[in-house]
Amino acid sequence: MRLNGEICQKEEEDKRVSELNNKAESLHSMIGVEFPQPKQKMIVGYALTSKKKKSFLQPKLEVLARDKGIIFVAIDIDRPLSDQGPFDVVLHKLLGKEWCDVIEEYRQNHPEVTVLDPPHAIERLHNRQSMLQDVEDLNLSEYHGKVGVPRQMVITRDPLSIPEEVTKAGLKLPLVAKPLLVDGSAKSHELFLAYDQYSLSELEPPLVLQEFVNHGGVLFKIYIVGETIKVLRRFSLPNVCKHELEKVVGAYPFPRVSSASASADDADLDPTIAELPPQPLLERLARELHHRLGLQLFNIDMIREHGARDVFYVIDINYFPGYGKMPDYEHIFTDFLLSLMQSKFNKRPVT
Ligand SMILES: Nc1ncnc2c1ncn2[C@@H]1O[C@H](COP(=O)(O)OP(=O)(O)OP(=O)(O)O)[C@@H](O)[C@H]1O
Ligand SMILES: O=P(O)(O)O[C@H]1[C@H](OP(=O)(O)O)[C@@H](OP(=O)(O)O)[C@@H](O)[C@@H](O)[C@@H]1OP(=O)(O)O
Ligand SMILES: [Mg+2]
Ligand SMILES: [Mg+2]
Repeated sequence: MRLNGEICQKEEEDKRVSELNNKAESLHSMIGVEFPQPKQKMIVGYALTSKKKKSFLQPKLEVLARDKGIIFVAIDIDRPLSDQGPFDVVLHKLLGKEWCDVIEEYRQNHPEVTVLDPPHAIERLHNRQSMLQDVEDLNLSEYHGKVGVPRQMVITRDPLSIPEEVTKAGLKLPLVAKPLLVDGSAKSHELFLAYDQYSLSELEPPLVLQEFVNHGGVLFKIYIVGETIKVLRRFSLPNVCKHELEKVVGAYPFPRVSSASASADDADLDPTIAELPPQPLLERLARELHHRLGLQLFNIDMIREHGARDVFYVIDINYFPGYGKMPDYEHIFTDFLLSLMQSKFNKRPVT
């Protein structure tokens, strides 16, 4: 209901805008005076979980967007997408093959609509091995730092073989065990810290086993919105010292400490740990991944190796992350949406 109401409203408003534009043009030609042009409306359809809608579509975003002529409209996933709209932009974060097919078909049939982002590009982030492959290929040594991926291996079956596989691969303990597939479920975020390789046999493949890198308990979340980047500090897991490693056995689940909205930006931290990564490095990393992944909306979790000023590791990349936790996200996001319209306008065929 709401959807239809808003679409009718858009058609009426567009008609009114066009009439006003015509009047302004004829007045202009009669008396030579320039009138400010009424703003065109931009319609952004969104298909998000209710959790995401709540955290992303905050009133401060909707209000600012409306002031800038941007209207958010909920997509009804039970109705054909082509019957809805017309949309200028579609934002989506839903799971499942069915939705992927719907959105892919819509993209093919509606090249005039900007779909954020293409499902095949998002898909790479749903697997903890493929998500980091582009980082492995980067060489950013010219940009004041080194960015790598912790050594890791994938275990797809037979948990009993893990101790031997780990030894064979020469992975150093402790290891972080992460579910291979990231499907948005709580289970896909259930991680374990394993102090010895034998305890890993109790875990359920498919898994990624990743070397734990001491980083002083601070993590950098690099949020990307198109060409814009913003980096925030978050609390993370503390270092594991040699003594602890010798003493402790077992694999222990740990909470989603770095996903909590509590920022480490105001905490009294050791500056050698908390210093933000160099801006040229962040910019280059974000730009490269933006292009290589073919995504506009994602964030990168990066840590600095403890005791090394310029050695960094990317440990996670997330699609359409919690932008609501980013200060000023409403300005960044609305400017981004307007820039999409602008570039579409610039690319239109000249008549
Ligand atoms: N290799 C590692 N070395 C050190 N700490 C790590 C490593 N991998 C993960 N961590 C810690 O565990 C946290 C969760 O790991 P990760 O970000 O991979 O999981 P996630 O479930 O994808 O998290 P998110 O909520 O960001 O999607 C990290 O934010 C960091 O605190
Ligand atoms: O919980 P928030 O909304 O803030 O956002 C989190 C988001 O959950 P949501 O998409 O369901 O909202 C997660 O997505 P899934 O991997 O589970 O799909 C993942 O992207 C986290 O990294 C985000 O936290 P952030 O990295 O920004 O701290
Ligand atoms: Mg993470
Ligand atoms: Mg993640």
